[in-house]
Amino acid sequence: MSWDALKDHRDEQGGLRIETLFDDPGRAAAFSLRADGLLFDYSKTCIDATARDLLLALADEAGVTARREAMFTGQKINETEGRAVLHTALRNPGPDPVEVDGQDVLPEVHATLKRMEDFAEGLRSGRIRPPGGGRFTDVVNIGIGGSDLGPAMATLALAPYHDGPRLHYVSNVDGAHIHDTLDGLDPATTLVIVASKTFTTIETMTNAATARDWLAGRVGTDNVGRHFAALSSALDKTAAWGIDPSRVFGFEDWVGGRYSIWGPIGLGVMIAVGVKNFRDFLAGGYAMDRHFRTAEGAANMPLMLALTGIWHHQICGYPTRAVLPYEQRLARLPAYLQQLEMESNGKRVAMDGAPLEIASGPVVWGEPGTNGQHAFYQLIHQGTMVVPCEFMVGAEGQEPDLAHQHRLLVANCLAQSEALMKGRPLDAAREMMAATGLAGDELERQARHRVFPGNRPSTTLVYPRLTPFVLGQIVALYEHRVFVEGVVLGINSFDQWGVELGKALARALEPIVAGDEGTEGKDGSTAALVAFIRENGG
Ligand SMILES: O=P(O)(O)OC[C@H]1O[C@H](O)[C@H](O)[C@@H](O)[C@@H]1O
Repeated sequence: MSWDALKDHRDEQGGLRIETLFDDPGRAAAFSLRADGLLFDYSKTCIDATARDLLLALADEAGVTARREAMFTGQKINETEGRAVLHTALRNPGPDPVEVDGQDVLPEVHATLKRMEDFAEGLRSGRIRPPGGGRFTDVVNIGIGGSDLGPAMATLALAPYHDGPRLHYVSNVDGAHIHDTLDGLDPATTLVIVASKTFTTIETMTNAATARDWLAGRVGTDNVGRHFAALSSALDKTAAWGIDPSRVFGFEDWVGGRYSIWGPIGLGVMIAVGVKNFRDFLAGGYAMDRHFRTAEGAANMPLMLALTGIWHHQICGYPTRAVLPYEQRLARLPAYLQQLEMESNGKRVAMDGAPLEIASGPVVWGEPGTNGQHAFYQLIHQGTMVVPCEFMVGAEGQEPDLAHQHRLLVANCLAQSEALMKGRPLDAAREMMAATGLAGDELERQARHRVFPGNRPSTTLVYPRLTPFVLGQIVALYEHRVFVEGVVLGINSFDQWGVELGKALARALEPIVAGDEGTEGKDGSTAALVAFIRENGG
């Protein structure tokens, strides 16, 4: 019912200009909220008091509160795979138990965390040495999707906290990726982490085999094992691959790949930044969990971030949203959020299998500011498509001696949301052109190119400084946002059947590309592409 009411309300808003909402001097305070040092401002959107009430009613109707408790308490809300969804347990310090099938999962989570810490500290201190002596100077994490994007994103984000071995991430099955990564590394001082929840992902297992050959050729087959560790929930497979169980860090099937950074999959981050900083990251996630679980209605940040997204995509019909961190070290955050949001909420049927009656999740994309400003912002300001923008920026930078650059960064971030909202009307563009001496038709023509329609919505998330704690808050904020959106849409955010078909076809195509099998039964396009590739070197 609220869907219809929301759409009706949007229609009634007609040409409402966001700017006019600020006639109310209380607008900014009333349409923003804080949580543990974060500020989320959604006042530069068309969400007014009625829209917000209706959005909150929609969340109520969808049963977000009950579903949230079901998630936190280990019920099997991943209904197509019969699994609990408990990545929150990975950052839960206890002591209250979290049960799956009547068993408290926290003791095992904490024991694994302790083993990770011993291993990470051993590497960092030099206690765990390469078999040939010296220290491990470089760590290569081989994984893809959830076993890559999270730790790669966080390792970059926390660069100022690095004081451990250098971290490298290899994901693509394109041999160029592992080639270029290993090039220049010394096998004698390199540790390889094979990160794969299933330990069957073809890209990861192929790259892991390449790394094993690379190591064996230099350090000898007998020593290779001491250059490997594994992160997986398939302990039988890590053993079969020959990784010593003492170097395997396991997790349960209730941790989804794209939600797995908080546990063993985060080992690379822990090795880079140390145990205390990794614990701070977990604490940030846990702080957001407590906030999400207890804050009511419009005071709940993940809920309001989700409802803002629903307003823009499902109600206003804007097809994409841009995530624009004004923080160079969050350069991988948009890619991380693409998996988190699009793999979770890119679904065409509801939980019961019936086709969705409303649009599923939007396309998510982005780049750090200010780089994006000099590239795709043109379209955001003057294209025919409205792109809601999610800005984020730290009040403080990490380089005290470059504070003037940080001020410029902040000014740019704020200028963009202001420009998107206010735009430049035709009159102002005409004045500008008249001041250059133009007149008549040419003035008019030139002025029209300089009009910014404005009224383009954006939100801004401000955090104090990008510490490990704050990064944990931000990641958990987005996880819960995706969760709320999924509940409101009535879908399962925790499976990903959509990636299976391409994988199966790739397996079948590999011998065809190799020339071991013919293209009979393939469509004409695929057969012609194979033929061209084979003629040209395949
Ligand atoms: O960790 P793995 O089992 O190797 O999976 C790696 C990734 O591949 C899959 O195809 C899924 O789409 C992702 O959700 C997953 O994170």
